[in-house]
Amino acid sequence: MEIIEKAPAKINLGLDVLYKREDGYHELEMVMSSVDLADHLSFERLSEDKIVIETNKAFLPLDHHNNVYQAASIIKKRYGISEGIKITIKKNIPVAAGLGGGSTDCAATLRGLNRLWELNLSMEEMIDIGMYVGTDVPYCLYGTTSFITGKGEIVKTLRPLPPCWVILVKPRMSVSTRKIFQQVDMTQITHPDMKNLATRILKQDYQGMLAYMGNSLEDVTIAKYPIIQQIKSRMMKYGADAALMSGSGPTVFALCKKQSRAKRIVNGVKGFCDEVYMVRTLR
Ligand SMILES: C[C@@](CO)(OP(=O)(O)O)[C@H](O)COP(=O)(O)OP(=O)(O)OC[C@H]1O[C@@H](n2ccc(N)nc2=O)[C@H](O)[C@@H]1O
Ligand SMILES: Nc1ncnc2c1ncn2[C@@H]1O[C@H](COP(=O)(O)OP(=O)(O)O)[C@@H](O)[C@H]1O
Repeated sequence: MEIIEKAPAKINLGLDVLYKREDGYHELEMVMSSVDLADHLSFERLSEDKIVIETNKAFLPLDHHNNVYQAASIIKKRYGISEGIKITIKKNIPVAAGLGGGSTDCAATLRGLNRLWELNLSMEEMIDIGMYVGTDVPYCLYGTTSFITGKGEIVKTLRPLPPCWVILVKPRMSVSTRKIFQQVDMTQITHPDMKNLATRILKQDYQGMLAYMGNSLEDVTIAKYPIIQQIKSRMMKYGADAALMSGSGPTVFALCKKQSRAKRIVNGVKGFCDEVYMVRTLR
């Protein structure tokens, strides 16, 4: 029997870095949502006790450096599973892009193996495992528009975003989340108002939501890669309702209600950047 799981990309409509914690991580307040751009994972039992990862992207690690491998390995050890597993990842989400690709694949693996091996794991147990792999995994396990606090482990679901088009633009470089957090100067960064952003989404107030979108990490990543600012300006010029960097970057997303405008934005940024996606909000 083969099990299939879809792993959607996330965007950060808001990200505020509150302070640096004693464990070295940063205390965050975030609003995240998922979009209709996804990896597809399939799970097949193996009689031999091993974890085999296959993927369409040659540069992805296939060993314990892969988030999917890590999730499978923790589950096998924790629940004493002696049979093996082959996991095939059809990767569609750009990598090291601020779109949570590794975390969503990990979450899909936890869901998939929970079903395949009939483990009956609770959300709490899956979150506990997920936090060993990546701080965005808890959000990805829920996958619905949420207000997230702590390091990323406290997830409160909001309401689906008001429907709109999302244009994702990924410039060529890859960004290391760890390096961006290392460069945060707590005396310099901005603090977007995440509570008001969450309230606007709960009220389905699209204009209000746009006004409160913001990302503390944006200036840090833009200082290294000014092209992010150029992409934002271009998207606004072509009619975006708002444009913001997602996570630690470098992907920039624009929101827009009208399909004709969304197409205009896509045409305006193509040629400037090769990786452009026009998708819908998911839930
Ligand atoms: C910034 C965010 C926002 O959604 O996303 P991305 O840009 O990576 O997509 C996340 O918080 C990233 O989550 P994730 O990609 O799972 O990162 P992790 O592997 O957990 O962390 C990578 C590194 O970032 C730093 N880190 C991460 C989370 C956090 N609350 N404080 C931190 O300081 C730590 O140095 C950690 O070693
Ligand atoms: N299944 C996976 N998909 C994507 N990246 C992965 C995966 N497993 C491990 N990685 C590694 O995780 C790092 C961050 O990638 P990704 O999760 O796509 O970025 P981000 O956290 O910015 O969204 C990359 O260096 C990549 O090699």
